[in-house]
Amino acid sequence: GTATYSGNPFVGVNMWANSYYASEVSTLAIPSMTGAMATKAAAVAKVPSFQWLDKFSTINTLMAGTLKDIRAANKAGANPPNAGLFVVYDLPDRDCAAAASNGEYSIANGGVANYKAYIDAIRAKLIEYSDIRIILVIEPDSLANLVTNTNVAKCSNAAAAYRECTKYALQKLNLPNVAMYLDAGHAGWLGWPANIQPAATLFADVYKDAGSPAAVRGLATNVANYNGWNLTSAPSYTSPNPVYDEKSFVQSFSPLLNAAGFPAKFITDTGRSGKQPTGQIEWGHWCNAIGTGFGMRPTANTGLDIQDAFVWIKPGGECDGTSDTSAVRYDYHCGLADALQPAPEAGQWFQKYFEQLLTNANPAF
Ligand SMILES: O=[N+]([O-])c1ccc(O[C@@H]2O[C@H](CO)[C@@H](O[C@@H]3O[C@H](CO)[C@@H](O[C@@H]4O[C@H](CO)[C@@H](O)[C@H](O)[C@H]4O)[C@H](O)[C@H]3O)[C@H](O)[C@H]2O)cc1
Ligand SMILES: [Mg+2]
Repeated sequence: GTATYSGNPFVGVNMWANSYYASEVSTLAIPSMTGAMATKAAAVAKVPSFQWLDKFSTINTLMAGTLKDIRAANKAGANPPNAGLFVVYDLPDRDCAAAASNGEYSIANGGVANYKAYIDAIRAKLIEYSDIRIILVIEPDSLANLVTNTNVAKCSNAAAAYRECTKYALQKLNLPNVAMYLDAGHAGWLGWPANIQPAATLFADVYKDAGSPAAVRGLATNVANYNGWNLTSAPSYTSPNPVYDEKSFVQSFSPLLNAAGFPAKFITDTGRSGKQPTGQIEWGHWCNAIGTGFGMRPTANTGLDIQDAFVWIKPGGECDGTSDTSAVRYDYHCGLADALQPAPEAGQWFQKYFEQLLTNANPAF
């Protein structure tokens, strides 16, 4: 059927705009908006974005619902057929260098076994819907933290579990209708000269250790971050990194990965990269950054052979983390001067942020 593919998995399909994000916009955003902004908001809901499987329970609700919708649309004659977009995001001791996005599983409390059950449940859905092409981003902020943050106890303690769980995911989700992209941070994280070779080595090791699975297409960059794709000048906060945008990141990264035995292609999150430079004071300020906007719309027409697509992975308007200093998951980055406040918990709807992205959208809505 349409679901099997060779080469770029984004060619020959339409990326699906899921109903969960559309309902956030229609029920949480638009009721408090008027006029042109309300009209523009409705248009945002039609832009395809990835759906985050951030808890086991989302597999039988969000994922199942979206795949049912896609099957119906495809059976009704959608041409090109629609493809599903999901983020696998439930590692035990998740987000080990931060606090805002900590998840439901902990290594100390059987988290590795729980994670394998989570992956098994996703595998079952991918097989049940083998008629649908499905693109997966694997575990944002996981391997990237193993490159730069093994000095953080929670990350060094989680390293073996992250690798075991990632290997399990790459092997179990290796199916003919599936394409996987491992999360690889961004230009301001792994793109630094000190980080990019260790990163290439780690990603290639993980890829080969899993048996170089056919469905592992490459890496996803800039997930939940704000970097431009191909900037004409370096934002001040990127200095002195010569790799100051995502195009230079992937072009620097690619030969290192190829040399290490991982012929990776790339997708890049452009969901919050439309306004450059951003309002960030420091490049590492990742939480609810001010001065950002919706960016380039999702497409497989990237103009670069190693770049499969521009995509919206972090759904714009969903919060990066709470600014409530008394909250269990409070991370100080969400309280900085360049973090929009007050902010709700990670994943919750953040209306003022959604309006910021809409106001600063480039291309404009
Ligand atoms: O002057 N120099 O020559 C020089 C050289 C090297 C320097 O060191 C580099 O500095 C970089 C910052 O510039 C650091 O990058 C930051 O690392 C953080 C994790 O530690 C990331 O945070 C994650 O962000 C995710 C969303 O992206 C969140 O979802 C997640 O919760 C959150 O944890 C930031 O994005 C990322 O920008 C590098 O590690 C560090 O090695 C610095 C200077
Ligand atoms: Mg996060």
